[in-house]
Amino acid sequence: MHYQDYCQLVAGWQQLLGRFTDSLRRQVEAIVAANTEELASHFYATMLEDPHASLFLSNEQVKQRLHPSMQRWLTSLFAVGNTAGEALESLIRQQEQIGQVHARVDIPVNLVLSGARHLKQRLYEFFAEQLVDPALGGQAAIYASDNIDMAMEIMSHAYSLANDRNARTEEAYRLFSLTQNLGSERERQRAALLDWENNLMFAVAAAQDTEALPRLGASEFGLWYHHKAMHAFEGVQEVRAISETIARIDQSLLPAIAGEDRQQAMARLTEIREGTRSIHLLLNGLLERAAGLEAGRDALTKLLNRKFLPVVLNRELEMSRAAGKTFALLMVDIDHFKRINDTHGHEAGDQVLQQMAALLDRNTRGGDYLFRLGGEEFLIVVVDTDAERARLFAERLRRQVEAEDFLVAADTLIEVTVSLGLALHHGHPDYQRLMRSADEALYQAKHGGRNRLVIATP
Ligand SMILES: Nc1nc2c(ncn2[C@@H]2O[C@H](COP(=O)(O)OP(=O)(O)OP(=O)(O)O)[C@@H](O)[C@H]2O)c(=O)[nH]1
Repeated sequence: MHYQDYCQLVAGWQQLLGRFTDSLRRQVEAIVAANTEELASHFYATMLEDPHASLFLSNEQVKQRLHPSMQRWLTSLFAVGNTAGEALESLIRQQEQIGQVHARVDIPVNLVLSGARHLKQRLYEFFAEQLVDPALGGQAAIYASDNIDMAMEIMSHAYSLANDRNARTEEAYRLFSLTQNLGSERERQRAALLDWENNLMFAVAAAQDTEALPRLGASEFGLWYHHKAMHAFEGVQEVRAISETIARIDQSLLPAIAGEDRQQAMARLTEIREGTRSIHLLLNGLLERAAGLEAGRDALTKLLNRKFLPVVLNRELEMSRAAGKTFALLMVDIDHFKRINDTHGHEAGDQVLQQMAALLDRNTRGGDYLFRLGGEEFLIVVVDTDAERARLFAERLRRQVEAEDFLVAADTLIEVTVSLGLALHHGHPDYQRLMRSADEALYQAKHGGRNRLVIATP
């Protein structure tokens, strides 16, 4: 969602650029191009003086990456060629992405704005020294300032949207779990659905006309669903399916009943019954997931689920910044899990997942975090470690799994192996980078033949 659509933003930016002559913009472009390196260095040096900002920047990886990306950002922002709609649209997307990264890394907005202010100051100095026509200095400064402000505006909006989204999801879940007892809610809503169905049957039997037939959306269940569940589970797949089924029942199936002969009406009623059955199943799944989410745990393995991953990783990043200790991410993925499901059945697969979770739990220390990322993939946050200790731990884990017999039926034991990807935190403040490294290492372990550990290169 964008606060203005791309067309409006592009038009706004074009209008801004249109206030300045091509000749002025070319001169600014040339000055920026000739000084990107120096601008990036100036930005970095000034920000490092701020103790708060240096928390995010005093890291070799950031330093190495920030310079080239800052230079690219400046170049594209002042490229005279970037005036056409398409080019500006991609410039807008670039600013949005930067805003999202800032939100993820949790850089305070005031630091970003302060960086922009320092950049502007340095640019004004360059204009004073290097403009072919020094009389254009004022115009050049306004242009550079407005242009950077436009980028900041888009960035800040993306930033606040990303932050809002996280807060809203958490808030919605909290609200939901505060007002509902999930176990009893399931029974209550199941009864409410049945109630509506009974009322409908009665109304049809009494040959009431279409208008008098009770609508599912307006029933006790419908009200609960629209006012609470939909809000709490916004964006979840089941919610879309339930909403579609309610709409189909109320808008197509019910109106069709009255006009039809008895046989056709029965067919519609059967469809409605199937609809309510599927709503019931979807709801069960949803509430089960909610029960897990509420506690931040995966229902099957009782390990942590993804919900708290950003919170945990950001906290570990902060602790490692403060204490100078490091941590590692270890991704663990069961090999050929589909084959286990296919050969022994889905329930056996579930049992393997549970046994694997227990094995991982036994082999990790109290401070480590264990997540089930989904399917047959697990993540261990190995705290307070170093490259060698993390490698030894991961290798030992691989061997433990290899040595363990997994029970898939009363009399059936099978062998299971895992592939592992290990990435050691090297101080970069964006946890997604570390996740990607571990994921790539895991991918290599799979493609290198499975049942092996690959360590990501820093
Ligand atoms: N029993 C069970 N199976 C699941 C669960 N979640 C995902 N799966 C299944 O896990 C299987 C994963 O298969 P793939 O992603 O192809 O991976 P794989 O067979 O382990 O192969 P590699 O990872 O390449 O070694 C799929 O068949 C999923 O249906 C679950 O909770 N329980």
